[in-house]
This record gives sequence, C-alpha cells and structure tokens, in this order.
Amino acid sequence: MTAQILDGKATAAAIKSELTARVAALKERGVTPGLGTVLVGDDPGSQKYVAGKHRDCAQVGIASIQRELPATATQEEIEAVVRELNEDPACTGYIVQLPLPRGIDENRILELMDPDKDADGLHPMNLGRLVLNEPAPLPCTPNGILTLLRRHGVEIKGAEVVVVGRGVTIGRPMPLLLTRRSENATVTQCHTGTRDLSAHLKRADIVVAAAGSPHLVRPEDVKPGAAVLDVGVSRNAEGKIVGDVHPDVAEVAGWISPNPGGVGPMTRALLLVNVVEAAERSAG
Ligand SMILES: Nc1nc(=O)c2c([nH]1)NC[C@@H]1CN(c3ccc(C(=O)N[C@@H](CCC(=O)O)C(=O)O)cc3)C=[N+]21
Repeated sequence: MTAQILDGKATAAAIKSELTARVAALKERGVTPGLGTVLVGDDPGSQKYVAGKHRDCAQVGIASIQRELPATATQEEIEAVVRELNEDPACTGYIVQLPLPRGIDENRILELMDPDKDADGLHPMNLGRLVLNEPAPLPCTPNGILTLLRRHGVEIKGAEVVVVGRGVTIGRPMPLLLTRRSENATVTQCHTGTRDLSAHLKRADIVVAAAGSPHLVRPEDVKPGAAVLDVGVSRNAEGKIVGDVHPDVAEVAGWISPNPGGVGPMTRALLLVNVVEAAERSAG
C-alpha cells in the first residue's frame, strides 16, 4: 500500500477558481483587489516565487503591483516603498519577499506595514491577533497545510500532530492554528534541541516537517497511516528540490504531500485568499 496524495496543485487550482467568482463580485461593487510585492535583490529563487504569485493573480483577476529594488537598497529605500504601498489605494494587500539582504532589519520593515494590508499574515499585530483568537489574515503556509488536510478529509480533531521546526513563517504559527477550538488538535513542537525526535514522530497522526533538513523524516519513524506534510525546501547539487521527508515514507504513511506540488502551491493560494478577504473587508 502506498500513501494517498495530498494534492496541493489540484487543491490550489480549486481555491483559485472559487476566488475568481469572489473577485468578479468585488469588481461589480467597484473594488479591484491588488496584490503588491516588494522584491529586493536578484536571488533567482525569490524572483521565481514572486513571478509565480503574479501569475496566480492574473488567473483570478487580481491586479499586480510589482516593486523591485537592487540588492544594494538601503533600509530607508525599502521603508519608502513600504510607506508608498501603505498609502496606495490600488494595493489592497502586499508582501515583502523574505529574506531581505544582510544588514536590513527585517522586523522593522514588517512592523512598518499596514497590518490591514498584510497578505502574509506575518505582521506582529496579526500574529498577536492569532494568539488572542481575534480575526486576522492567517500565515499562508500553515493555513495552506490546514486547508490541504481539511479538503482531503484527514481528521484533525483529536489528532496528535508533530510540528518539526520553529521558524517564524511555519513552525511557530502552525501550532497556534492547530490548537484553536475549531481544530482541536494536540500539538508537539520539535526542533533541533529535541532529544528524541523519532520517539515523537512515531506517535504522530499528522507530521508537519518544516525544518529545512533534507530527508529528516524517515520511514521507520512514521506511524502507519499517518498524514505527512513535507514543507522542506532544500536543493541538491542539480538544483532539484529535496524535501524534509524521505521518499520511502510514502510506503508507510496514509497520506503524503508531494514536494513540489504539495504545500508550495497551497501557500500561494492562501496568499490570494488573504488579498481577497482584505479587499472584501475594505469594501464593507
Ligand atoms: N514574504 C514572504 N512570503 C512568502 O510566502 C515567502 C517568502 N517571503 N519568501 C520565500 C518563501 C518560499 N515560498 C514559496 C511559495 C511557493 C512555492 C511553490 O509554489 N513551489 C512549487 C514549485 C516551485 C519550484 O519548482 O521551484 C511547488 O512546491 O510545487 C515555493 C516557495 C514563499 N515564501
């Protein structure tokens, strides 16, 4: 038996088609959602991700606002672009592509953003709202993972979930989403300081592998039938994506998210959801 696929590509396509109708309805009310992106430097990976986001926007009818700065841009120059997007009524939501070049204070840039235009859900105000159970744009990757599980009928309520990683975009917010009353999962967060990762993984009904450590999750550590989400993005010598989950895990797991084609497309789809929801709120 081999695991069933948590098909991020197909699920993202379904979400985008639902959004197309909501965007059309907004336009009839005179509001066009617009996604802004701020890209600093010329990292090919970042350029590719940002290009993908604008392609998604075009598909659902969201306007694109692209701002690019050279790798030599100063803190003040990046902040000026952020202030400009805060003021721009055509920009209903935006992201600052991370990471920013060395020497730039990333947190200061994020704090300067208008929290109501935060399409990533990573502004400190919105992370605070998440902790306080207040409505807020949700971090795209954790929300994408949750949506992927829900739409494949994987039971979250009561599940033992192990999150591997404690990064700001996935590891830290993921347990906050999973432990809401609406989800009711039980979460263990593991990280590089965890003494016995295998022991935790073996008990998990759902594994979210977001450590950025190639093939960290091995088949002998996975409970038969578990759902395993591979969020890791490392690259091998040929430039191909290597995930945090060993390919043989598919022989043991009940569900597995391919990588690519799993969590990545879902992250992009949930970004669009945040943009459309912000525009709907601003339309009243
Ligand atoms: N402010 C900010 N927000 C982000 O959401 C953000 C960021 N900065 N910095 C970088 C990471 C990375 N990230 C990805 C999103 C989609 C794919 C994706 O769709 N990947 C495709 C394949 C892409 C390929 O083949 O290279 C897939 O998994 O199928 C990948 C990576 C968003 N990030």
